[in-house]
Formats: sequence, C-alpha cells, structure tokens
Amino acid sequence: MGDLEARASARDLVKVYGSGPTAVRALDGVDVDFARGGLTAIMGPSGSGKSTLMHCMAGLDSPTSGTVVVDGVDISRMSQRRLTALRRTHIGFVFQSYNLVPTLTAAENITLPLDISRTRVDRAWYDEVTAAVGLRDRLHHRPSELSGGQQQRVACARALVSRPSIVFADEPTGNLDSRSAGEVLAFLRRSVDELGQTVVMVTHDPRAASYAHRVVFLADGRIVGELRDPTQQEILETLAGSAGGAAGDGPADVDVDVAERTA
Ligand SMILES: Nc1ncnc2c1ncn2[C@@H]1O[C@H](COP(=O)(O)OP(=O)(O)OP(=O)(O)O)[C@@H](O)[C@H]1O
Repeated sequence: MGDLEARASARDLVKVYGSGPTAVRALDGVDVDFARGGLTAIMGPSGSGKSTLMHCMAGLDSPTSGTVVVDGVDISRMSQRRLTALRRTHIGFVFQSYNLVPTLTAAENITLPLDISRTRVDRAWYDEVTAAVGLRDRLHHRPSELSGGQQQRVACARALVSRPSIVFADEPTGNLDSRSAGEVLAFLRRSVDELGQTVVMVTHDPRAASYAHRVVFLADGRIVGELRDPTQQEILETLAGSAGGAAGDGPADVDVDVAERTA
C-alpha cells in the first residue's frame, strides 16, 4: 500500500519527553500508514507509546523528529494556529470519557464542532451518520438521559459529522460494559465499511481490536508486529508472544493482564 492510499502516515517518528538522564523515548522511530477506508487498532503494553503515537499523528502533540503527513499535508512542523484549523476540519476525536456538553442535547452536541467553526451542517450526511449510529429517537435527550454506550455513540457521531479525513479514538470502549462496547465498535466499523470513513483506535481489549481490519502492535515505542482481519484468539496469541519474550509468558498471563486493565 503506497503513501497515496494513506490518510495519515508517520516516518521515523521519534518523541522524547524530558531531557537528560530522566528523558523518556516514548516513540523510537515509528513508520506507519493508516489506509483510507480502514479501521486500525493500536495495541501494546502500558507505556508502549500508543497514546503518544495517536497524539502526534492527530497534531495534539509535536514529534521530536520525523514526519507526520495527514491527507497529504506535513503537519509535523506546522504552527499551532494552522494545526488547530486542520484538526477542526480534517480530524475527528473520540475520547474514553465521551466529553459531551451536559447542557446540550445529543443533536446539539453532534453539530457543536460545526457550529463553533460556523460551518454549514450537511443535513444528508448528518441524517446518514445519526441513522447509522442508531440514535434517531434519542437526538433530543441530554447526555444525563443517555446510557454510557449511547453517550459514546453521540461522541462518535460528533467526530464524524464534519466528514473528517481520519478519526482517532483513544480507548473508546474503556468505560463501557461489553454490550455497549459492542454497539460502539459495530458503529465504528460501519462508519468505515458503509460510510467510507477512516478510523484509528487505541485499545487494550482484544475483543475491541478484533473489530478492526488491522491491528498494529507497539512495544517500547516501536512497531513490533501487525495482523490483518484478526480473530480475538490471534490477537491474544500475538500479545502473549510480544509480552512473553525470552521469559515465555503464556496466553493465560496476557488474559489476566487484559482482564485487569479492562476491569
Ligand atoms: N507528557 C509526558 N511527559 C513525560 N513522559 C510522558 C508524557 N506522556 C507520556 N510519557 C511517557 O511516555 C511513555 C509512553 O506513554 P504513552 O502514554 O504513549 O503509553 P501508552 O501505551 O498509551 O500507555 P497506556 O496504555 O498506559 O495508556 C511512557 O513511559 C510515559 O510515561
């Protein structure tokens, strides 16, 4: 897959936090392409650099060296002002904690980014997104009147309403029970398969990652593996392999680890 197909790419991406003896090399030379029309999951142990990679690729954090290209534009050395404008129009975000405005209805939350940037709402697209996310009968409810899963689906619709080039989701199902998580993940997958969007999500949960077309594994700030159209079992086995190393930890150890993190 060449660069032309990629919505977002990183080349030799390095991010160092701090300096001197306490410096942390959170990203240590990452090369990755996120293809148009794909749902990609990023997995790896705690501290492996998943959030840092996502933040650098979304223009929320600046790399120490290397380049990030989003939709054909090199954002690695862009000014804050241009970055803010680019994020508004080209990048969607979904956070673990929904981040909805409590005093606004679901509908108002969904169109808020467009209202702030005084961009006209494309009604046909809005209808398509809200139908696909299964929220049509909840659009006039406030967040407190919605379940966690419904609130996260509102947040997903908000991320998609501007038809961004790419959506980044940081542990989008981290706060949800498995049924609600399934609904959010099914929607993210549908937004790719049926609405042609491009989504990258960080997750600790092999079940969540199994919804992806592709899973990229990070360890110590480097990409150490990837799977295409993986089953949950294949993901568990790969995590066990990269976590075990010479010590040879088995899948059972990873299971416990995952259960602790997702509890
Ligand atoms: N703002 C920061 N200042 C200093 N060090 C940081 C900062 N952000 C992250 N780090 C360090 O960079 C490394 C990678 O962190 P990052 O949050 O990207 O990992 P992660 O894989 O997302 O972890 P988790 O799964 O626990 O969220 C860690 O060692 C972390 O302590």
